[in-house]
Amino acid sequence: MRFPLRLGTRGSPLALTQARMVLAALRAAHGWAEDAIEIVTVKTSGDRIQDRALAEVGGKALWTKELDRALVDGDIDFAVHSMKDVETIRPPEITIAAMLPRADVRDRLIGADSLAELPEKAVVGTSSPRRAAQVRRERPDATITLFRGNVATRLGKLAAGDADATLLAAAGLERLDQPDIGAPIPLDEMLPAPAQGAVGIETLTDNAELRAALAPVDHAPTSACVRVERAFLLALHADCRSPVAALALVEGDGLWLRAEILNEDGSECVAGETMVSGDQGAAALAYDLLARASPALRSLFGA
Ligand SMILES: NCc1[nH]cc(CCC(=O)O)c1CC(=O)O
Repeated sequence: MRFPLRLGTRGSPLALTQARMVLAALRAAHGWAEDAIEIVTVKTSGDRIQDRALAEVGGKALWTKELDRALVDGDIDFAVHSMKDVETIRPPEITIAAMLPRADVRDRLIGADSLAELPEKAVVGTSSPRRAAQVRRERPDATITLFRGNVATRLGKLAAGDADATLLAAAGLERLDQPDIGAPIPLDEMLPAPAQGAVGIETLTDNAELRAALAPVDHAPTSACVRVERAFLLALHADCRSPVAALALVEGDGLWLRAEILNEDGSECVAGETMVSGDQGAAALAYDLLARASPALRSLFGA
């Protein structure tokens, strides 16, 4: 192996924190010295575009394509991602080789103690079609305003009065040392995005040595759960415009997968849950939800 190993990441405070977590996990697993790994910050188009919804401007590839290129070009050895932001279909030359143990998967509501306690006709800032639909399912009187940018930017917009409330992943707030901001929303009220709370590490598929170096930091239950959540998304042909939630939990020898699809204003929601042992079970749940959806909701998924 050629040291120092280069760990590629986006430059946002959350991304850098996650990269440092991966660096620490790798060093601990291998007993490597402090200078065995260096963090390389890669600027992504997603970081530059702040004023439009992710869904409008090109989706999750905005956060992966520059890191993908750096991997393929040999400028970095590993890439660290929030798994939630990683496209469902990855290029064959890149492999998700490990995931750290998943954090709190819930969303947190900032600005009110619960969705029920939001003021009448509240304005809620989010750019997530899932969060928007789930908020409006509980609170049809609420209106949604577009909130983008990193965690600090969104909290700044809330403080400036651009909205009554906003939603952020508990995992991100925890990692940014702000675990007490807002209140967690129960899973029954707001099922998270597929892969929320998981940090993944990618490397080149054909580099067996680097893949093997990542194996000891892989948290198998997290990888198994995120894998079936991603299989569910794949079967739906969902992208970041699709209001979709999915969460798998280890249960005995299998995985318990809960998922839902919603229309944009949350007035229709089709939910289901089932034990799955792998990708086929996740796909079967996706087809079951689509079969029970109205034609209008099905058409959101091109079905
Ligand atoms: N889309 C941005 C993004 N990607 C991952 C996280 C949080 C960390 C995680 O889910 O692992 C966030 C911020 C948020 O949704 O609040």
